Amino acid sequence: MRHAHTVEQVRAAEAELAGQPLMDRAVAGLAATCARLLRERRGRVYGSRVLVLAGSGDNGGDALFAGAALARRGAAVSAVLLSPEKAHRAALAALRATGGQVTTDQNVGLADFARADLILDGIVGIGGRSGLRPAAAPYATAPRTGLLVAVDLPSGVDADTGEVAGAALRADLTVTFGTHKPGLLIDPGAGHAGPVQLVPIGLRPPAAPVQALQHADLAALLPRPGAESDKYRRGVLGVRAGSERYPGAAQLVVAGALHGGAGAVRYLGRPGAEVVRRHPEVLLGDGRVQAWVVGPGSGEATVEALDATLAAEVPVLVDADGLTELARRGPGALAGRTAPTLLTPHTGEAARLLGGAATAERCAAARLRTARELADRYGATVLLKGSTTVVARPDGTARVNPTGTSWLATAGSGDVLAGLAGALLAAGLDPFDAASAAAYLHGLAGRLAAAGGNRLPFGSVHSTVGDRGEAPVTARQVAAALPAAWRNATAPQGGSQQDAAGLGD
Ligand SMILES: NC(=O)C1=CN([C@@H]2O[C@H](COP(=O)(O)OP(=O)(O)OC[C@H]3O[C@@H](n4cnc5c(N)ncnc54)[C@H](O)[C@@H]3O)[C@@H](O)[C@H]2O)[C@@H](O)CC1
Ligand SMILES: Nc1ncnc2c1ncn2[C@@H]1O[C@H](COP(=O)(O)OP(=O)(O)O)[C@@H](O)[C@H]1O
Ligand SMILES: [K+]
Repeated sequence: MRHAHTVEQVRAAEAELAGQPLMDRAVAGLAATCARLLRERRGRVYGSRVLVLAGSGDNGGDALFAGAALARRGAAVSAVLLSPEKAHRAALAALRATGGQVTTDQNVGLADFARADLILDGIVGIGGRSGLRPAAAPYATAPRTGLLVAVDLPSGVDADTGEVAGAALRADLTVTFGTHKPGLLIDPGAGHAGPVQLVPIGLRPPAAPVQALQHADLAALLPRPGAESDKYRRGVLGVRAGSERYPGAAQLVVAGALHGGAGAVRYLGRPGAEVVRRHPEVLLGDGRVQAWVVGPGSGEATVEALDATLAAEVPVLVDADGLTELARRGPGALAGRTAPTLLTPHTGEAARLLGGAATAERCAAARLRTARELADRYGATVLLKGSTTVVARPDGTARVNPTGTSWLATAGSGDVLAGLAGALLAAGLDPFDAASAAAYLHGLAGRLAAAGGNRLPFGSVHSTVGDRGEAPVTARQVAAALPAAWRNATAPQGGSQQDAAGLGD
């Protein structure tokens, strides 16, 4: 499990320990990574051009000390100070002692920025407040040819949420200290961070409010049939999805559920005959179920379907049309529920559920806040879909999904996710585990389907379109890739597969 802690928690954990040794460890890890990058890029550290962007706090101090370490290895290091009167004194002295050049002229800084082999972003770290200040903003868009390494986190990204107010630096790699920060794992911040390397510095923070599953966590969560299992014990999922207008949604939910390990799927909806023609495993008509999925493509049947499922004393996943109807009814509609509810909105549906001034864009810009607010208001677990899928519980604890790919932004892939998460609910996983495991498996399936026979592309936690060797996928292909994703995550060699997927630490 990756653990991400808030600034407040990091500060409290830091206060228990002596300051300078922490900084020394952080700097040593940072300088070692920079040296490795320079060797990979230029063959050697000696003679490489390094630029340090130094703000006024310890984040600038880390960057300046690391610059000094690289200068001692022969790099030509210069630093530009963004708050000259407040720069970290000891670190500045250390850099000067190595012969490093220091400037306060932003024009010189921008010229160095353009030609440096490596840039260290030490403008602000966890002390950053409300976006970049004007002096720093040009570095967010200035042209460069070298690599940019963010120190602790990219300046301009909110450490606790991943929100970006205005401009933020965009890193090729982030070296973070002591623990992950939520903002490194959640878009838009995650997109600015690139791959994240964690340097342990001995912090002992409390339980993390934000986590990200890794392969081993998924393998531990996924249900496996035991010797005594039968289809009922494995879990029967009831599906009220699809309509005459949207028969495809029913097929895709069912496909997700069958590949998601449901013991059986019971379908209640108009296009039953068509569903059985494509999926002969499906049972039709009323009967016992251990969980429900309601809403995908349910069209004109939505009101009745929602009434029937919300009254059930088993977990219910509400998606798509079901969410639009729920938004109309408001949080009170879930007040009488005796079993858990899982809501799976995309940002447009989230905005509808929140009402007021909420828009899809605002929800996308503030994913963690949106998921938490919805979970709190509706008293339900919420899986907010999109570029970073966030799962939040009413108590505010959250999991963010590291496996997604934007190839999943294709019609019907959310239906597959609903079926998959529903199957895991029916198997007895609590909604938080079911939702986060489903998002992980679904994202992995999307990546495997996009990669075809190719190895998963090595790269950032968030695979981006444009990775070599990928092709567009359809929702059906995502469903068909679920067994491969399941095997990939649970195979004994899962660790190396995980590395191949760029999902390691
Ligand atoms: N907390 C810890 O456990 C450790 C922290 N370390 C480093 O220390 C950093 C935190 O240092 P600080 O607390 O000094 O804080 P920062 O260096 O992150 O930023 C605080 C300074 O930046 C200024 N500032 C705030 N918002 C700004 C903005 N939007 N634009 C420009 N300037 C802004 C503030 O006026 C203040 O002077 C971490 O990110 C990390 O790099 C490491 O050395 C290792 C240990
Ligand atoms: N930019 C993106 N990056 C990663 N995943 C995405 C992106 N956009 C959408 N997705 C994923 O694709 C799926 C789309 O679901 P949804 O919006 O419900 O579509 P549909 O209703 O057509 O099935 C979700 O799992 C979502 O997280
Ligand atoms: K930084």
